[in-house]
Amino acid sequence: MKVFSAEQLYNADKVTIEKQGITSEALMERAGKQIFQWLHKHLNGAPVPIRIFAGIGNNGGDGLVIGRLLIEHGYDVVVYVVNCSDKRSDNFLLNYNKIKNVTKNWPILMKSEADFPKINDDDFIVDAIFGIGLNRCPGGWVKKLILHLNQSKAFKLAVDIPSGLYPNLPIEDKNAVLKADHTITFQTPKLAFFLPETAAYVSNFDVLEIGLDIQFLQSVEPLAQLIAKPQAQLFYKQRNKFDHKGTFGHVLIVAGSYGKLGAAVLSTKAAFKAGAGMVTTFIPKCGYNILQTTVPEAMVITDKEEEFISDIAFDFKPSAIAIGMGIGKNTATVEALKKVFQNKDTPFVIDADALNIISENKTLLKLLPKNSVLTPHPGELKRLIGTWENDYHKLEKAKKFSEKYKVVLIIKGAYTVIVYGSKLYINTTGNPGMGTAGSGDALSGIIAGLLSQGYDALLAAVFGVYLHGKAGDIAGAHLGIDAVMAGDIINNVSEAYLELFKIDEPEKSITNTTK
Ligand SMILES: NC(=O)C1=CN([C@@H]2O[C@H](COP(=O)(O)OP(=O)(O)OC[C@H]3O[C@@H](n4cnc5c(N)ncnc54)[C@H](O)[C@@H]3O)[C@@H](O)[C@H]2O)[C@@H](O)CC1
Ligand SMILES: Nc1ncnc2c1ncn2[C@@H]1O[C@H](COP(=O)(O)OP(=O)(O)O)[C@@H](O)[C@H]1O
Ligand SMILES: [K+]
Repeated sequence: MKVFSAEQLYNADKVTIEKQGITSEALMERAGKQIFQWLHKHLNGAPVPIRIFAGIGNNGGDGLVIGRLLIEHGYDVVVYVVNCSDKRSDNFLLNYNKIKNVTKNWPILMKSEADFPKINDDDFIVDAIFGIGLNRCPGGWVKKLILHLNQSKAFKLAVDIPSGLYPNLPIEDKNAVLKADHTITFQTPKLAFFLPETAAYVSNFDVLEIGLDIQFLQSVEPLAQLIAKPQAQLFYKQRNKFDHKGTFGHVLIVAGSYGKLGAAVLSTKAAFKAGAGMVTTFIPKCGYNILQTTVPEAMVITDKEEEFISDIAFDFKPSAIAIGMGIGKNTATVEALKKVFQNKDTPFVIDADALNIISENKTLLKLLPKNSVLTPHPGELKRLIGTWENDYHKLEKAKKFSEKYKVVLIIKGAYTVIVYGSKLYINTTGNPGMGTAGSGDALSGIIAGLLSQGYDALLAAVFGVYLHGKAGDIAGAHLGIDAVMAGDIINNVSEAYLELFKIDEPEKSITNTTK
């Protein structure tokens, strides 16, 4: 699934109307009907008081369609028109007239704070005030209305997007955005749904296909590509009968320092679980017994130093190198890093302290082998690319960084974003149980394991992040997300692979949940 901008969706709207020979009113009816069906399926005729807040544009028009259909099916509905302007859209007006045919209780026109209704905790709110046409920050009594709704405990369902949230621009005033309990969005999710500063307003979301022209949508460059099971299935490289460990490559993991050998153990295991043929782990001397005991499958090379890495010497040609997990920032380690980057044609995963060393010694940036995969969490990213004003600014800076140094940048988080030049890929697997020590080390190992098998840098990054998140989801489902440890994520990489080709239960709902 792809993520489009508001402008692209408006264009898709136009093309669809032309190509399908339908009116924009019919498209709105289609959209409103889908939401009605969703609601009807979930409410199942329950006598819950439904309050629909409809703006004066097409999002409000959707609200009116939903209201009409609910009334026709016997639901207890009150529709409020948030009358913030006289410039009502044509389709709003058409549906405003239509709803009057199905009820004597005409929509209540709201013009000021004095018109705010009391909201009870067991009310069901449908937010259709503003959609993707928001063109300025809500102010005055409309902002107060959003606050009023936010203060209530009633369940809030947003139509297309929570009112006050821009689909692909930063929030201007946090108090002027509706905090939805659920969002039902049309055709494709919006970029704001995935970014840390805005995702909380959306909560969970479902995507309803409203039949916008697929050919048109395929012809435009999306803002981002979502990565879920259908994409991951295409990434997978089948093994051949006569393949052998040499085919799957030999990973070099450079990790660990005194007190942080666990990082080396975890990333080594993860590289194997992802499918590396062989793994050699380079560690300071103090870790020798630890590594040989905990991961007997791995070969081990030790540094001449006891407690940190000072000179990364090895006598084979690795098919991938993952470096940085728990290595610390000793000055000797900085020199070792400079030297190892001379292996220009080896694919690299660069993580943790290796990233911090680069941030503190920016001259190392020029030494970065092309197509390296960098895996910063937000703190490491800030040190690497500098601070940002908002999430969109962060993405622009990340794109520039990726373009300038020709690297794949993985911005880890609830929705991990993979940045490759101007392209963004958003992962949809993973859960808060993965916020646990060593989870990042597991990811680096997995990506190195994929690189060593010949996946290119972008594919290894995107597929690795997907598998890591999926393994975390499977671990969370078995153990409860609170109890997940990094080792559990690694142990479930096998299940994540198996799940790739399991046939899902037939889709019972009309919804298309991406997460
Ligand atoms: N292709 C699509 O995506 C479809 C979109 N539809 C609906 O249409 C919506 C977009 O409709 P519109 O373009 O009419 O826009 P909206 O309904 O989102 O709202 C825009 C209206 O509110 C005004 N406005 C914007 N910001 C304001 C503010 N801060 N304070 C006061 N007034 C403000 C605008 O001037 C305009 O009149 C979508 O979100 C969706 O709900 C559906 O009906 C069908 C198909
Ligand atoms: N709430 C969350 N939802 C999904 N994934 C998460 C969440 N929190 C953390 N993760 C994932 O867990 C990993 C944490 O990595 P990192 O912060 O480097 O951990 P560590 O340094 O302890 O190994 C990342 O891949 C991140 O995307
Ligand atoms: K809305």
